[in-house]
Amino acid sequence: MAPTVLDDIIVGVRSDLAEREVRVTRDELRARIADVPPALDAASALRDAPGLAVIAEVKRSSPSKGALATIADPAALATSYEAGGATAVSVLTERHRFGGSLTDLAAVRDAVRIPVLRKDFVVEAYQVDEARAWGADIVLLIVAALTQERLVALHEQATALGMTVLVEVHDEEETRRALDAGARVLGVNARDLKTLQVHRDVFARLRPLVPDDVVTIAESGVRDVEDVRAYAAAGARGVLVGEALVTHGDPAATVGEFTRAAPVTTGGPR
Ligand SMILES: O=P(O)(O)OC[C@@H](O)[C@@H](O)c1c[nH]c2ccccc12
Repeated sequence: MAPTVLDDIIVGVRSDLAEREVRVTRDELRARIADVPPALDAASALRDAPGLAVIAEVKRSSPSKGALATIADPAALATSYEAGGATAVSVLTERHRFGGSLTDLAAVRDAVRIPVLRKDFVVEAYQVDEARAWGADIVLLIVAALTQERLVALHEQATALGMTVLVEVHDEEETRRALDAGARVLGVNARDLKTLQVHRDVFARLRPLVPDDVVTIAESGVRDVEDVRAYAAAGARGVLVGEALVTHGDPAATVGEFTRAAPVTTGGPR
């Protein structure tokens, strides 16, 4: 089979990872983990958020759109997100396609008091330790990038480190796998990482498969408050938004508007 976009991304991720593994040993990461403050309880923060939970993302570029925003100061952007009422901040740490880094993660962690998500293509245990060592409270695990055995192992590892895991799915089969792995926070990504196409109706299709005690997050493709309302109406506890926030002049106000977006049941998805 021809490699998908996801496959290509993971090639780059693995080569960067190999370099970091040489520079910082697993033992050094563990020593660092012992020194950082414990992870914040992000699952509860998402569940108990007043209004709709918004995970606001620091995202410079993307494989689908290329450059989105320069973001010279990720800490300042994250501070605006927090001021606007974001429940958590997501920081892309992938370098080749998203222009992110662990330095961005550390800067954001230092700047805000709300939970911080390390958003990357986690395929090895090293990256989970690394997320915690750099102060992440939440780590993303993409079901499509992992075997079931690996998903279960990484989920357990992250949970044992006190982190919340955002388990990302795109379809019914992945949703079943996520729940089998014990997902407590489940993200439905409207963007298929194999083709980069956005299908905003996937969340509504998968939501009925998820028990109500699991926190559901609608990820990607949010353009405006109407999209947020549609996701809320379909039963999302929260939304994960990148592009619409980094390209908007007033990220704090936009986050605030999204948190207050009441679900509408009329009009249907666009
Ligand atoms: O910029 P958007 O369309 O608002 O999307 C944000 C976020 O959902 C997206 O960046 C994302 C969701 N899952 C991912 C996995 C890897 C990289 C990126 C992502």
